[in-house]
Amino acid sequence: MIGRLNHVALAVPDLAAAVTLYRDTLGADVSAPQALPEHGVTVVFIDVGNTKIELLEPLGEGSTIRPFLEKNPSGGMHHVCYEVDDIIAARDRLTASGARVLGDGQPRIGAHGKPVLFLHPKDFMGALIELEQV
Ligand SMILES: CC[C@@H](C(=O)O)C(=O)SCCNC(=O)CCNC(=O)[C@H](O)C(C)(C)COP(=O)(O)OP(=O)(O)OC[C@H]1O[C@@H](n2cnc3c(N)ncnc32)[C@H](O)[C@@H]1OP(=O)(O)O
Ligand SMILES: [Co+2]
Repeated sequence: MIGRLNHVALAVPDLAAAVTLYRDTLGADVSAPQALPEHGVTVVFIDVGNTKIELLEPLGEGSTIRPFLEKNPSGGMHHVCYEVDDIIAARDRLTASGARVLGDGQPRIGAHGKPVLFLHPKDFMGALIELEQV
């Protein structure tokens, strides 16, 4: 059911500092920041050839990544995103197998303009999973 690794997301406390580190120290090509208030984050993407790195900074008081950064103040690996062909079929299959789909279970439009869903980290060995329909 899952396909390619679309991105690995890192939550960071200071996006500008993270961009400087990736661009100037690691020599990466970093996209312009994109504010996504409906997801409570500001993001940049870094194309590393075989996948992308997503850097996430909290946006707004209710941002879902604030509790993560409280537990990991210097930042850390937040989620992995796998591509799926049919996100509704994937959701229904996962729900039937007992996995918890986060939120109201309805896909939302993610940073790439495509539908995304999240799966509870406790159901996947401690790793938060995002699914993106491609
Ligand atoms: C930009 C759009 C999009 C894209 O297109 O790429 C994005 O990537 S948006 C990214 C941000 N959005 C989300 O993460 C949405 C889904 N996330 C959530 O709903 C919540 O973050 C969460 C996963 C339910 C966690 O919320 P929290 O308030 O921290 O809940 P709990 O305190 O109940 O945590 C339960 C348990 O899970 C541990 N945890 C939390 N986050 C992670 C994580 N990222 N990876 C692994 N584990 C995580 C948390 O520590 C708790 O564990 P215990 O302490 O052992 O109880
Ligand atoms: Co993501």
